[in-house]
Amino acid sequence: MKTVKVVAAIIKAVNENGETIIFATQRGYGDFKGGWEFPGGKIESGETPQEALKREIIEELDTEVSVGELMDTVEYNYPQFHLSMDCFWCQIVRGNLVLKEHEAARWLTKDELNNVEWLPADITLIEKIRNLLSMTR
Ligand SMILES: Nc1nc2c([nH]c(=O)n2[C@H]2C[C@H](O)[C@@H](COP(=O)(O)OP(=O)(O)OP(=O)(O)O)O2)c(=O)[nH]1
Repeated sequence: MKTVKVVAAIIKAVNENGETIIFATQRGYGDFKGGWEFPGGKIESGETPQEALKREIIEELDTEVSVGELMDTVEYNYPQFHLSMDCFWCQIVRGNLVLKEHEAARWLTKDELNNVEWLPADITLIEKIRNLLSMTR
C-alpha cells in the first residue's frame, strides 16, 4: 500500500476562562468532505515537516504559525493508502485564521473535543490530546 506523508497543526490558544483551546477545521472538499481534522497537508519533496506545515497553514488559513514540539505521529490504514501524519503543537504568530479551503472551523476545549466528527485517523490522537490537557488543566 502506498504511504502518504502528512503534517498537521494542533493550534493551541487560551480562552477567556484560562482554558486551553484547540483549533479544528472541517473539510470542504474531497473524499472526506464534512469530516473534522487538524489543518495541514502533504509534505512536498525537499521540505522538512516543519516547513511543509508552515506553508500549508499559510495556504489554508492565511496565517503564520510557529511550529513547536512533535505531539504524535499517527499511523493509520485507510482502504486506499497508509497515512503517516506528524502532528505538531503550533501557535499563531500573525493572521486571523481565514478559511480559504475549509467549510467551517471551531475552537474546542478538552471537554468539547468529542463534539465534532473527526476523521477516522484522528480518533486516537484526540484521546491523547484530551489526556494531556486534563493533566495540565
Ligand atoms: N490535514 C489533515 N489531513 C488528515 C487528517 N486526518 C486524516 O486522516 N487526514 C488525511 C486526509 C487526506 O487524505 C490527507 C491530507 O492530505 P491533504 O490535506 O493534502 O489532502 P487532499 O487529498 O485534500 O490533498 P490534495 O491532494 O487535494 O492537495 O490526510 C488531519 O487531521 N489533518
